[in-house]
Amino acid sequence: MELLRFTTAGSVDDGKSTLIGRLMYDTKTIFEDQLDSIERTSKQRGDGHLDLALLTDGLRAEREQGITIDVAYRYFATPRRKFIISDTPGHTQYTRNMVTGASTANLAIILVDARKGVIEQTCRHSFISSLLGIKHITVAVNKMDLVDWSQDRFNEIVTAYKDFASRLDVPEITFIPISALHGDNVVSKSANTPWYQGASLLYHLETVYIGTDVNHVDPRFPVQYVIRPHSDEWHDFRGFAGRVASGVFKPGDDVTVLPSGFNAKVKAIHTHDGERAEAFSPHSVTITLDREIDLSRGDMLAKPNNQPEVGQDIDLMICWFSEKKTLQPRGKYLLRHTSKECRAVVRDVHYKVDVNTLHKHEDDKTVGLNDIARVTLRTSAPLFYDSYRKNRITGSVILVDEFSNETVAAGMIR
Ligand SMILES: Nc1nc2c(ncn2[C@@H]2O[C@H](COP(=O)(O)OP(=O)(O)OP(=O)(O)O)[C@@H](O)[C@H]2O)c(=O)[nH]1
Repeated sequence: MELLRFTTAGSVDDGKSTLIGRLMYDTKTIFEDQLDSIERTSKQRGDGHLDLALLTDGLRAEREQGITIDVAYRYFATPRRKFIISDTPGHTQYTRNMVTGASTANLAIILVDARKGVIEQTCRHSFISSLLGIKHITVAVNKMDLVDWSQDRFNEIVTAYKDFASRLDVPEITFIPISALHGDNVVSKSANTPWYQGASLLYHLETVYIGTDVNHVDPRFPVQYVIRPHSDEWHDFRGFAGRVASGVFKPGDDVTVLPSGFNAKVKAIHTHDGERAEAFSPHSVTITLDREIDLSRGDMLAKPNNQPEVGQDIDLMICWFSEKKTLQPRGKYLLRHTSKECRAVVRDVHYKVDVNTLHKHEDDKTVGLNDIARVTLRTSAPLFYDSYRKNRITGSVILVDEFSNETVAAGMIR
């Protein structure tokens, strides 16, 4: 069954927890005992309704206790698709969490309170979604019950959002008027919005086309491990294990080995349950070649007529993750890129982006926790990379502090 990963974003009290709770409740993902406990708590508090936000209060509880919050993942399924929601807190101080949650998502639900309309947070969350290569944004205009289901109000918000989003790089944006509290247009279409012709939110999540989100065009296979069994039966075997980053590999395909540039043909593709006729992302396989070529961890298989960029001067957008240290101009870091690790030195900080207004700041170049900046790095060895736009795997890097081993930044190659 196809899997859709999505992330949810909204500012405080926009109704994110209620919406996630509603999706899980209406798709019967919650267990009886959870339901009993929510009913009890809602009744004790004298709420006239079931408070579905109680279901997803994990993050809030952690926050109140001052525990480090990362990303909470929740799972549910319908007969059409499986879903993984990455739920991250919405404040600016959690930008890095949102970056983490968004980095693997197909879709982002951006919640807008119908009374408040498009606000600073809406823009920030949308910008991060776009930066992280999310191809589908669903703007859920929530609390429509509090604006009398006004079509005019909905249209105003759509116009304001489109105006702002023209500066982003998101191919598909959908707008849905909902009430998370009452369930309107969440799972089924609502009688309160006869003017709305589109699908319910769940139907949209079940059917949005994500077949082309994965790169099946550019074959890239970063080698993680060279397998050379020391047994008599297998003494001729020399396989290259790894995970297909993108594209398709088949026995008989011509491949180019990077960095050496030698060509060979794929002999076979092995997996733990036998040989297979093709491998594509995210398959983990062992590839054998038809001739002896020296290869090691960090090398890459591509195609003779379709090769990644090779270079040591890398231009990227980074999000800074470290609370303890700021980015050091001329600083040295460990860089991890696919299965490769090398050193990198910061050559240049071009500008910092104000995530709320999208303005570029060229004067203030101190890059600290949650900041997003454009930088150039010089690596100690050539990287085989694509732009993040083209390839989320071969286009992303992580920077690690050499001494503390802390992950200090995530980067998207331009
Ligand atoms: N009238 C109305 N109230 C809603 C709707 N959705 C959520 N609410 C209410 O809005 C308040 C905030 O909802 P939450 O789901 O807790 O909001 P949140 O965005 O998760 O809030 P944080 O976790 O603090 O970021 C609660 O009192 C909800 O009952 C809606 O569609 N209509």
